[in-house]
Amino acid sequence: MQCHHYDAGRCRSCALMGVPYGVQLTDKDAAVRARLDAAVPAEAWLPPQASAESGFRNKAKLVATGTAAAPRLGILDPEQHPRHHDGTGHDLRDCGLYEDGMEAAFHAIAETITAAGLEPYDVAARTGELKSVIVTLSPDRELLVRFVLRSAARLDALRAAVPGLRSALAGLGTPAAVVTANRHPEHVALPEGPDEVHLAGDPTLRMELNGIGLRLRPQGFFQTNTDVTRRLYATAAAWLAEAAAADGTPVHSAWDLYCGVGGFAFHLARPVAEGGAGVAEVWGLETSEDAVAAARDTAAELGLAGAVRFTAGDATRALSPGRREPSEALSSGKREASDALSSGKREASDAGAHPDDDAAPAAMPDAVVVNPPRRGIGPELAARLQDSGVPHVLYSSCNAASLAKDLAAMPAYRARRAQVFDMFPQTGHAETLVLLSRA
Ligand SMILES: C[S@@+](CC[C@H](N)C(=O)[O-])C[C@H]1O[C@@H](n2cnc3c(N)ncnc32)[C@H](O)[C@@H]1O
Repeated sequence: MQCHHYDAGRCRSCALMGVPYGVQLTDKDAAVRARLDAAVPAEAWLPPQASAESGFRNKAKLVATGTAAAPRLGILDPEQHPRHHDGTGHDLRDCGLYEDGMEAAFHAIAETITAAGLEPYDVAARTGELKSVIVTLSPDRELLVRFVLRSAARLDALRAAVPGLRSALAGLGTPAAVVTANRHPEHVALPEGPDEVHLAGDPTLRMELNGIGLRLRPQGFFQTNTDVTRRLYATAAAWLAEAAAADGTPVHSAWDLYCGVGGFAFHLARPVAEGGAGVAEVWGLETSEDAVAAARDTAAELGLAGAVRFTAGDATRALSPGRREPSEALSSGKREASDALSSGKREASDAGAHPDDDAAPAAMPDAVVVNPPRRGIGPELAARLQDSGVPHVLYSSCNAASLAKDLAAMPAYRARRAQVFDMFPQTGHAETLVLLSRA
């Protein structure tokens, strides 16, 4: 892939731009294997899962610069520290990483910015209203469009411009399923603020993967490479089923820690939902209440509320030490609160909430999925898994360095399968999935 922004030095986000994709993939795979050399035997590795090298990103975070009349949507000038920023930035609407159709949508959004008189925020002067726009395209080609605003000053003007935006986007074949404004009054480097104002459409964007309609709320996390994510979730479910069959010990219950909107959880539970053999009881734990609420919506929609439950809380505190009860305890309805829930409780009042959603399972599960942020699961959760007696762990990691550290802290497990999923072409980053079973 070639990029004129990269060649001109305007954007350096893609460190591997210009390196042939086959070489990128081979190098990345070798680098991850080398990093995990001590924990993953050579025979456990499968060949890496490739991505399209361009047009793979479903999500754009575009910083607004310029003026309301002529907005630029892209990045701040990389030469300038944001605190000394003079309002200049580069327009990256034509970035080749975005999925087909997103660029046309960005142009329609720019016209809405002009129509609503949204002056881009100037970091140095602390003037202006629009900080960025965040756009996600679903596999059904519907959009979630978020305007990140400094204050509510231009909210009514934006609201008035939204019907025009929606009809323009519908005309382009990428209708806006959800339009919101995020209020971000703080002068800090975080990309968005805590308050989301719904402007039009549904509360969630439907992200259908492998026939499962996951629901994404504006502040929930979703993997940025839809096609590779589809394969990641399907592979995780397949490996666990294969391990259960090979060992002759069915996996009845699983926990999905750092579950987001429940991608792994629903893929594990789906065979049972379809009347086959599989994981009958799944519990997801996640700090984002938006993500948990969206996951509950999906569970209700799939008729799985009760069998697939979600709780808002801190995954590093899941797994009380030293307890291993039979998984039948889950299906017999025996549950008790554990310290997994000591933070981030939410009212079970959402449409999709099940009465037991806030209760942690009493029994240890037969398998745990962990998919943490770059920092990894850390020593506390690694130690708890090490001592837990849980037969299988599926670890999906976007950082081989923290993965290596975490695996070193869990010597009770041996890696049976491992594979690199290239979620992030043109960069040195990769997702790695490892299936671990008790040695
Ligand atoms: C890499 S994402 C994975 C999400 C999900 N598994 C998926 O496939 O989309 C990591 C998730 O962990 C959540 N998270 C971060 N720290 C957490 C913690 N201490 N406990 C629970 N969830 C956490 C984030 O909100 C985010 O949704």
